[in-house]
Amino acid sequence: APLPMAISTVLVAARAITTPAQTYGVSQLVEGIADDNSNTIALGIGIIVGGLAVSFVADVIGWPLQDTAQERMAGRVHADLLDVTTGIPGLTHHERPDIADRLELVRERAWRMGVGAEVLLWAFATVANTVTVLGLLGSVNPLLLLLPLLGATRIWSAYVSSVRSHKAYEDSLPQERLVDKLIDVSKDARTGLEVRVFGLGKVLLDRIFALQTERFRRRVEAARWGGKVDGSVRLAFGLAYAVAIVWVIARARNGQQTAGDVVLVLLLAPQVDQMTGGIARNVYWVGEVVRSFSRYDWLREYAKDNSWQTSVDAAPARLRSGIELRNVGFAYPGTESAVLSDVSLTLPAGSAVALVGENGAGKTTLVKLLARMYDPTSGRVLVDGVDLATISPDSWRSQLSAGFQDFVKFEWTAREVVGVGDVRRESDEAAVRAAVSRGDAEAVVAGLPRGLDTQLGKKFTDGVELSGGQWQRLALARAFMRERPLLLLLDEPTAALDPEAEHRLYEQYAAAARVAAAETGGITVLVSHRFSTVRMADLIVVMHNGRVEEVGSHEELLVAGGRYAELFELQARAYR
Ligand SMILES: Nc1ncnc2c1ncn2[C@@H]1O[C@H](COP(=O)(O)OP(=O)(O)OP(=O)(O)O)[C@@H](O)[C@H]1O
Repeated sequence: APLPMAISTVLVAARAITTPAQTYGVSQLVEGIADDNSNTIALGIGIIVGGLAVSFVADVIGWPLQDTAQERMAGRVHADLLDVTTGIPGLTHHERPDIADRLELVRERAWRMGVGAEVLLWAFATVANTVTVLGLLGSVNPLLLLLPLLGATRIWSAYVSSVRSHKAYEDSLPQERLVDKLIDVSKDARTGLEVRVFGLGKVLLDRIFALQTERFRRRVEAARWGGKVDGSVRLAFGLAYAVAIVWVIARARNGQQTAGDVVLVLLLAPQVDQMTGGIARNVYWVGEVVRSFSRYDWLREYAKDNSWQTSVDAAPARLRSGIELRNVGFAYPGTESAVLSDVSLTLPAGSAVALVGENGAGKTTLVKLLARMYDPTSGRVLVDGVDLATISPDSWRSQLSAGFQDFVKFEWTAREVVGVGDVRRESDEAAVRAAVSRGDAEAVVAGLPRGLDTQLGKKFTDGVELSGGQWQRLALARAFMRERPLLLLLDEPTAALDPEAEHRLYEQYAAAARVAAAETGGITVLVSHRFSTVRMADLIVVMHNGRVEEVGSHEELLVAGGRYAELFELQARAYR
């Protein structure tokens, strides 16, 4: 916002010198009356009225301009932050607590960059104000310049107490975040049911209260400390100033100074006090702004280092041989323990592959590696023999589609909820309807008051809330928006559906997928705990403790009589 900033700078400077200038005007007025000099009286009145006019203009034009400039800058900073963070292709920055914490700090403090220009304006105003005040004091008597020198201790005391109070504030930030999260839990409609069933209301309140008390204790302690230090220095400075005033009055009585000088020194007292405090605040805030920018700089560097810049190859348009995992090992960022160990596996082009295994076996982790949310810690993922690490993440993801068990309930219109599965065709009615049909969500849409244009989610006045299964069908339809992905990842996206509905859906889907797979060699990877679905897959991969234990078709694995046969028999018996 260059123009508003330029005008603001001029106005801020004008406003900064107005108060001391008016003080000078008053002293001239008094002197003029004492000497019965109309010119001096006119000068005094002129300066006072001129000062009022400048303040008026600066207030009327200056504040709105400064607000506009500040909002524009803060908006720009926030947009830029979002751009930088969402541009990081991997998920590591969400996983590592040290990085997540720093990111949170950058986000929380983003507004400080937005006010950066304003802080500089303050600093500029303080300098202008200081020069004017010093000039006026010196004009009365150069000895009076010792006062601001003494004021240096006040700058120090104001600085250390603001550092201390900001440190207390910063130290209590983790508690503040926790309090915010606990408040969210206690008021969110989604958690309301369990909070009531388990009688957690009181527990939450007690925790919030305890955290708040601790938070306030730290801040009050810092404020008390600052009050004592800053208060004592201010008192000492006040006493010194009082001595100076007595000295100027005595000199005036001796005819060595004028009455105007006395008025000037008297009226300058609060301004000198303000000036010293202002300098301290400025030093602190300029430091804060610089720190915020350096954190931001760190984030940009981090984003650059983690942008997988060397991955520039285009993803293939079709798969010929398939995807191979070669001795893949993986530990989540910031952790030591291997979640996947020595996984070697070939997913042939055009096949439907099911991943099975107990909770925590590593199925979802494998799915995430295939979508390249992370790179393997060891080993490689090869797409038609090409290392996935060399393929541009955007290009690879444009060839993927996915549905997850913990899918996102986007509270948009039903059309958008499905359509964003392929943003390029979001407004293509036929494409959205086809995806709805593939996701077996036609009945859900038919039941909505305004069909695809119905706003979903209870937060909106006319929003419609859906059941878990209904939301899931729409999420599945979203996964089916891309008609011919090279890799479709379905990680228990039907867990909220009944087994029969899931079975029917996959049967339909498998028939359509075979036709598409013949053209593009696309692979479907399905994670499910239901063997009625799993058995339809061409290849079943049984995972156990982060390793691949068995691989084969349903029939082969039954004959082998291993873990799969055992688990299948258990589930089949339960249904008999
Ligand atoms: N973000 C994460 N950070 C650290 N460890 C994780 C993370 N996500 C999963 N894990 C660990 O990785 C292991 C495998 O988890 P994964 O989600 O891949 O299992 P899964 O086979 O999909 O299980 P389920 O059937 O319960 O969905 C688990 O032991 C889990 O604790």
